Amino acid sequence: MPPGGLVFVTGNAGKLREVREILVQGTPIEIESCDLDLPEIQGTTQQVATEKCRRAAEQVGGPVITEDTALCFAAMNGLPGPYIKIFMRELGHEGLNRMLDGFPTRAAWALCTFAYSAGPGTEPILFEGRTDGKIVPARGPPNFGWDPVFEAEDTGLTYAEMEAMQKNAISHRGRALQKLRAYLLQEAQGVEPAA
Ligand SMILES: O=c1nc[nH]c2c1ncn2[C@H]1C[C@H](O)[C@@H](COP(=O)(O)OP(=O)(O)OP(=O)(O)O)O1
Ligand SMILES: [Mg+2]
Repeated sequence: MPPGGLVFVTGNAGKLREVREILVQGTPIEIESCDLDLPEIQGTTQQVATEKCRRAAEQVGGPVITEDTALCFAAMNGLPGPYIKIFMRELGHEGLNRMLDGFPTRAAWALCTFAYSAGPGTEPILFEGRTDGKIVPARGPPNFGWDPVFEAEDTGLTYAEMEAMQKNAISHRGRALQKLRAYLLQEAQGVEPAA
């Protein structure tokens, strides 16, 4: 791990909590968090993630991770995708459901993209995780974003109805973090990482 520690740049408390639960617990990995208002471009999830991480590394002046979450509707060719934040804010849980009325499928997938940059000028490396499911009327406590309206495949439960450990074990973020964690642990041991 580079000296000075790794900074997770996010303004989202829910993401930070899950990153601490999954990435940090039981490992020598240490992270600090920092809330910077980073511009998010339009494009593929990979372009959005890469650009955000690049700007974060420049602003922080050291190693950073950033994370982007997309919620993709099969009926809409993957949209809202990386633009889910504004849809969630403007339409809420009910509106996200209504968006799919009249479409043949309510299938959706949650996609998480972590980006790691070793510092300014270093090309970010991406770690992706995906969980399939469907959009349903809200069930469970409304503590984190669209958790109540996303029912994960084969569970019969929305993310909001799950215990933290259950969500982390199957979530888009949990899956992406397993990859990031393996990479950072290898790097900490000085082994040439397989990206
Ligand atoms: O596991 C999740 N369960 C439910 N909702 C979630 C989850 N993860 C992100 N979300 C929400 C937050 C935001 O409305 C949008 C992603 O937007 P996104 O730009 O990636 O997040 P953000 O702006 O809140 O934080 P950041 O400062 O890290 O960019 O989906
Ligand atoms: Mg954001």
